Amino acid sequence: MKHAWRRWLAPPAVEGDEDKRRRAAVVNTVVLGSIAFMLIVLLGMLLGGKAPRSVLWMDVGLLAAYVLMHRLLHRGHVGLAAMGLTLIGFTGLTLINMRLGTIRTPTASIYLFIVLMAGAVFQLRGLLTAAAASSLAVLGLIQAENAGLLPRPDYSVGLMQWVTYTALFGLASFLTYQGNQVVRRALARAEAEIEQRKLVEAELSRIAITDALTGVWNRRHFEQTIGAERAKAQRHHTPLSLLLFDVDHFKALNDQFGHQAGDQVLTELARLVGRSLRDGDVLARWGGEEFAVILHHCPAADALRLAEKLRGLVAGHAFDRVGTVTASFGVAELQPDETLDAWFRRVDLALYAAKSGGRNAVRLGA
Ligand SMILES: Nc1nc2c(ncn2[C@@H]2O[C@H](COP(=O)(O)OP(=O)(O)OP(=O)(O)O)[C@@H](O)[C@H]2O)c(=O)[nH]1
Repeated sequence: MKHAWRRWLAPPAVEGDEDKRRRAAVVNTVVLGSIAFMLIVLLGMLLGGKAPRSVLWMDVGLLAAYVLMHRLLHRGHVGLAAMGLTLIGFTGLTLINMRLGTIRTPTASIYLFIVLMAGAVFQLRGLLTAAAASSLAVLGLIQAENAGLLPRPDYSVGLMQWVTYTALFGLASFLTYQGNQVVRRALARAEAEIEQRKLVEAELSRIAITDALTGVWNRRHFEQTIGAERAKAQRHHTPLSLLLFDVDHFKALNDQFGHQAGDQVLTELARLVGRSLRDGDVLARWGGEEFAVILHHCPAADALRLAEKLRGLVAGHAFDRVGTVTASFGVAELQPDETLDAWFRRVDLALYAAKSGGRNAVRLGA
């Protein structure tokens, strides 16, 4: 029973079409509001309203028409129900006003609710049409009253006026609240979507500059970074060193243990070295089994010491499946006014010297 009521009150389920779903929710609010409104007005009349009996029957007719619109809506005819609601509201209200004989009663102000309702369902065109139609209806009623075409009006006031005004205020507030909620929900959805996209973009950017195998920076990121680091160091006269290292006899290791074991060595090596660096240092995979490190605020003597420490660390580590692995290191501190190419060449030559000197060694670029 509780379930049936909840289904009756809830907007109809609309698959897929987001705009139709939103319109169905608004029309549902309006149809429920109109039914509630008619019930309140009828209750007010029964409690001692002064409206003519024919107005009471018109109200009952309107209530039945709104219930019919509710059925139409819940059968999926959203547009038809919306149009029906507006026309019934407008025609019914005009007939009631004609029967009351004047527009000088709170009933005339219900046109305002029709305008709000049409605006919520049909947007700007609905607002303009309903406003123009209501204005013309009021003008017509004034002319008709002045020409004596309407029945003699009854100007006495009572509880009925209070009920009508209160119902009107309540419904107008609810419609405004619902409109705000729709906008707020749409904004929240848009914000969540933007956040999600930002996360995806950040992740894509991270992937684009990360080496997929080892998780350290890739060559692209390294090349983007080193130019700026060099410029900064030369401007502020701070020492900056570059370190290149390369696994010894990696081809033989691959041949003996397989490519996968080789991959694992590279991953383990990157982790081992990464743990020994300072926060600002940039460790990147230069290519194949060769890695590069930018060492901030690091003169040649410190870079040499660090390279020696790393060499010992690698040589002393038992790599999974393959055991001992060694690496050779080349180091050079950036000279004042030195170009990137010249600096790199010195580090490369130092690494070459370490290799040709027997490997598992560190050499400083001259
Ligand atoms: N497993 C694995 N092997 C790679 C990867 N990239 C490059 N290699 C291999 O690394 C080997 C490098 O061989 P070389 O340049 O001859 O160097 P090396 O055998 O280490 O000899 P030295 O550097 O002179 O000590 C090649 O066989 C490449 O196929 C990788 O991502 N994974």
